[in-house]
Amino acid sequence: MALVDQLDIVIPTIRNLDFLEQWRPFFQPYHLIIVQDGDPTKTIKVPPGFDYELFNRNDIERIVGDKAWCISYKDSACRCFGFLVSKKRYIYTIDDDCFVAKDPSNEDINALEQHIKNLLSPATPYIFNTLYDPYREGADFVRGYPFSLREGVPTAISHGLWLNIPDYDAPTQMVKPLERNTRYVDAVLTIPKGTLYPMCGMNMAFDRALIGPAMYFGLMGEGQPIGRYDDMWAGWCSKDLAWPGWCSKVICDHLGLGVKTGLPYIYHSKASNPFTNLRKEYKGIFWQEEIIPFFQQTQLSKDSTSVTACYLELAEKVRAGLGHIDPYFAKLADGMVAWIETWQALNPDYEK
Ligand SMILES: O=c1ccn([C@@H]2O[C@H](COP(=O)(O)OP(=O)(O)O[C@H]3O[C@@H](CO)[C@H](O)[C@H]3O)[C@@H](O)[C@H]2O)c(=O)[nH]1
Ligand SMILES: [Mn+2]
Repeated sequence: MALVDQLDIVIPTIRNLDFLEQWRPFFQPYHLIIVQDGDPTKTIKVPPGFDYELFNRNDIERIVGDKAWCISYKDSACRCFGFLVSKKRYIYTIDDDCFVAKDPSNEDINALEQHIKNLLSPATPYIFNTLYDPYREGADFVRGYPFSLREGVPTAISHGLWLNIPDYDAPTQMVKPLERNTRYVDAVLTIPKGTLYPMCGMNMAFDRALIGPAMYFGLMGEGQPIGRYDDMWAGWCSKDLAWPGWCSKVICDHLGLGVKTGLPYIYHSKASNPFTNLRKEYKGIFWQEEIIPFFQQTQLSKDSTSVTACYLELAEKVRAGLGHIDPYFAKLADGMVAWIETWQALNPDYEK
């Protein structure tokens, strides 16, 4: 169950990595891929005893070469570089201000163990099971659930949640500065086919073999008109390949893969500055009103049968369907293509 030789932990960072001390009992057996963002001459200290590789911007330029521009700088979107260079089947990605949460019996939550359970059990995107994940111990399919669908589909993404500081956008954070999430909901749900969701990269795991190339976190941060929509982009695209959240959901729906959300929780300790965040997010806040309907109506062709083919098709749809909003979207479409070319160059056996 522990998948020690099959899972890498990817951490984007601009801080120090003291948070790893708390995770030591759970993370020490795994290989860590640390993506150091910002100034490459800065020294990032990793607590002793961890097996890790650390990549800074110079390493990204060296490894990705003339397509390194497709990896964002000064935004947590840089984490997708770690997905590119991993050689493992599964990825868990976590932010450096996330700590071990407690369950209602005050026990430490082993987030990784729950993500692995979510990924290794099927998902049910076609019909909603009212007792939530039917594959969890103590649950099953309810009366009326078609027997023909009870085998489910492979789970590609496990999206975990956050106690303490929730993943709010800047305006919500500004009007509710004191809000803390203390509500522990003991549930794992499959997100239904055709439904997009705001994917957060703070505490999520995915099956790289099933959906890896769709986990591009877009062009964000320095030199770009927006930031902090990295994980949303990936999630939207994955629907049949949504923005990692948007892109990957679009692609999961198209390829018959599942996305689960709910357990496990981590404890998110720090809110980033809402005023700085507002400056980074503000175009995304009104663009998303057009982007989401675009992804909702996006249909990929039957000829796109692999994740890379879906993603390249989606890149052209982004160019044609979102280019009128801002020239940024043509550049983003170029970034999506450059990402896939880089993925293929660094992972020559993928999809073979
Ligand atoms: O320029 C940057 C900024 C941050 N990082 C690293 O990315 C993660 C998340 O950063 P942070 O904790 O500051 O931001 P939050 O607002 O709490 O996080 C949410 O925003 C998302 C979108 O950007 C992110 O995925 C969410 O979880 C930390 O590890 C920072 O060190 C960076 O690499 N470069
Ligand atoms: Mn944070």
